[in-house]
Amino acid sequence: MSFMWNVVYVIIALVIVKISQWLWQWSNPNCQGSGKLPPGSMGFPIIGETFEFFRSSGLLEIPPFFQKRMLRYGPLFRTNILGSRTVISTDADVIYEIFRQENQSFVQSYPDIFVKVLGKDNVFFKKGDIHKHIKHATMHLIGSEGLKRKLIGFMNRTTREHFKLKASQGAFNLRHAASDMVVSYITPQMISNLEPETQEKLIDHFKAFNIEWFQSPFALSTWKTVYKVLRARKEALKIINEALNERKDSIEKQGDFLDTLLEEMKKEGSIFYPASIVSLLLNIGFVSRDSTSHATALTVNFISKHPRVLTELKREHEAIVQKRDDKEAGLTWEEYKNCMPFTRMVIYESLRLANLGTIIFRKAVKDVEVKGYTIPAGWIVAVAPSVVHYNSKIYENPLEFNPWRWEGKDLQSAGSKTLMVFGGGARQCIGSDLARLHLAIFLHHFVTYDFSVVQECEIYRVPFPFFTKDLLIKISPKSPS
Ligand code: HEM
Repeated sequence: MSFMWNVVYVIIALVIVKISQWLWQWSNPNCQGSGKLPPGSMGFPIIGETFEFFRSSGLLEIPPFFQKRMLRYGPLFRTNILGSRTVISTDADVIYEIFRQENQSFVQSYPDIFVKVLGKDNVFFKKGDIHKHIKHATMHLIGSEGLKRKLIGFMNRTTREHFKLKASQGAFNLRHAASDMVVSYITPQMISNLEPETQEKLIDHFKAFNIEWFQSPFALSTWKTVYKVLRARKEALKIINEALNERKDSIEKQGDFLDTLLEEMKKEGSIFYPASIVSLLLNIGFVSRDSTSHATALTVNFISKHPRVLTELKREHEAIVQKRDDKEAGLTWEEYKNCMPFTRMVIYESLRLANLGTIIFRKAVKDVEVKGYTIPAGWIVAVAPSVVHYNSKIYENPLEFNPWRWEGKDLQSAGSKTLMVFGGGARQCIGSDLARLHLAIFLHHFVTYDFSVVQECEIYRVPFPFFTKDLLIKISPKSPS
């Protein structure tokens, strides 16, 4: 009997040793070779520090998850989030270098939930030449040439009509209004010959997509949102697939983006195939609406609290209209490029403070030396340009909305080492031109109205911005001054 007990004790002791060993290895992952890992903590076994990563914070603050660790470990630290060993960087130079080394030392690598929601055929998840090619083709539609040649007139008319309608309707949700505008001009540009009811349905599915699914995996509400988004995705895929199948063998040309992509697909050695075309159209619809409507609501939110900014915007846009021979004509590309320096400053400042691309994920494909530390191959690298945008060493009074800080700076590009709202390097946002033009056209029409805020918005970060109360406003034709 005592022998049996001895065996049991030995087994228990072995299990305890094994678990302790595993726990020790969890907390102290080793860095193969002679390298040194960045400082940090790996958190609890299995869940790591995921809980804390998703803890909510105010819109205009560096999330405490980052703040606490930056204080303790500096701008480069290790952690474990979403089941992955991760190094986080909040340092502008390091982030910029990581973007620059796309496809060399780092490749894009988002948590599984992104792949599930966006689909594996998404341009987001393609690499190397295929990625380059898809990006190039997309520029036909939303690169500056496509915008100038085709989209600007349509965007302008759609925005003007939406505003006219809103002026007769009382209070409205600004984010939803901006979202309606975006889907109304982008959807027919992608597929122009849908039956009106089918187009309405597709637009509704695009509208159901929302980055709010990227929240704590431990909350039931996250999974409810994921389910809603996946259902919308499935329905939207069905509609786009049907449109593609109808169009594939047709000789009639519609001149839309679907035509452009089908022509690309027919070229010898093309990297396009039906599923990748459908996925691209779906994702342009999904992503353009969500990101741009958030940016618009936040921009108006900032402006509504800064009357001096509003006055200056009004002055700039009135001057543009005054100079036109035809006062009813829409905004031209030349006006957009040359006549709205202040609007551009407002857009840059709003994007900086809105900080929509809170965190961006990559994976090290080999051991990489960074500032005296080693990021081991296979580890996730999460960069937080959002922290750079609120850095007081780079921006004086960083939490203040001050468009004048951009005076005299080059504001034509999509970013720089200190402003990475659209990411950077080979994976810089495909829609940055579209998003900025959208904001400019929106403001051009918006400031021709008087407006009042009916409900201020309430937003927090988890870590992406999340609206708990939407901005409700009322607009009316401007009273004569
Ligand atoms: C204010 C609005 C927007 C913001 C702040 C924004 C932000 C970003 C950021 C930070 C990235 C880089 C992600 C990474 O490096 O992993 C990105 C990539 C991307 N964005 Fe945007 N975006 C906006 C608007 C748009 C629009 C209008 C579209 C329309 C199609 C779009 C489509 C994409 C796509 C497809 C990528 C992936 C590019 C690639 O992997 O090469 N975005 N965006």
